[in-house]
Amino acid sequence: MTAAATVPSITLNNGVTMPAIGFGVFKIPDEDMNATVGHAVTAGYRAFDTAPMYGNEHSLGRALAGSGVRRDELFVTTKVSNEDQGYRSTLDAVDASIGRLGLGYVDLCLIHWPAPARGTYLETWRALEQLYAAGRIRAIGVSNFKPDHLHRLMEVAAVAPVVNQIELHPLLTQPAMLDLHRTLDIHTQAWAPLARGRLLGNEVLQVLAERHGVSLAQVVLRWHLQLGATPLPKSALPERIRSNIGVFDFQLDVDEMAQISALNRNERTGPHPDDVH
Ligand SMILES: NC(=O)C1=CN([C@@H]2O[C@H](COP(=O)(O)OP(=O)(O)OC[C@H]3O[C@@H](n4cnc5c(N)ncnc54)[C@H](OP(=O)(O)O)[C@@H]3O)[C@@H](O)[C@H]2O)C=CC1
Ligand SMILES: O=C(O)C(=O)[C@@H](O)[C@H](O)C(=O)CO
Repeated sequence: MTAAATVPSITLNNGVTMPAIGFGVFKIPDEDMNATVGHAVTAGYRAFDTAPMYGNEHSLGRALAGSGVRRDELFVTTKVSNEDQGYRSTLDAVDASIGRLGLGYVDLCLIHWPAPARGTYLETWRALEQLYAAGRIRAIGVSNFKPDHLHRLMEVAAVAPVVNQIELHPLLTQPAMLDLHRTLDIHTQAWAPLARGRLLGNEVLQVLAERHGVSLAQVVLRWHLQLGATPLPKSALPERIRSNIGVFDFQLDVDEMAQISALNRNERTGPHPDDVH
């Protein structure tokens, strides 16, 4: 059996450390969760990304509790759904998430979408700050925030977001967002890092994969790491779960990074943040 990958940690702006790659569980059904988490843990993943919207917080929590990995070695992220935004409703919703996960506390909790038409992300943030101060969440952040949402939040926030989890892959490279995150000391997490399969067969990536003796997906995930972003690949297949984390023993050079970034087409696989209510 292949040895588990050794995954470096990154330090968030509040001093909490987080593995440099995480495992996304969107669309992992409850009945498959134990086996999938088992494969992920064996491969070396310690960070897991879920949300109430995925309907699998309970099965993820149970699978992690039974995984044999100590709680303090795990890093579990969940989110506040759009319909739960608001001060009181966020307190209740996060309480419910912590209960479903059953792991005592959450490592990172994000506002899932800014949902600007609701006008409630600032009061939602105030509730997350309170849960953070109470020690129920080790770090708080946002997801799918555009620059104007981030600036508005930073104007009033007592606690700065540690991450902004955005769609990021070679078809959607978001250089301005990455620059802004660096300026604000907010770490970038990348959802749909593999563009949900749309990159398979890409010739530029295929040439790089062959040159380095790795898979196309590994080239893409390595590109994320070298950009300073934390990718959250999802796979239901043991072989892909294992290989997707094998990205810490090769290096892309400056020209190779540029070739990958040049694939940008500003193409989203998911909705634009302003369109999600
Ligand atoms: N904050 C947010 O708004 C969002 C957050 N997310 C998070 O990001 C995670 C990942 O995003 P997701 O949308 O799943 O997209 P991904 O880019 O991770 O793509 C997943 C798809 O790629 C396939 N795949 C995985 N590994 C490989 C490989 N090595 N070779 C070929 N195909 C592969 C998977 O198929 P198979 O399973 O068959 O291997 C699946 O179809 C989610 O699980 C979730 O945690 C996602 C969307 C929005
Ligand atoms: O997975 C998530 O966290 C999402 O919000 C996405 O599913 C998003 O709603 C989407 O891309 C739907 O196609």
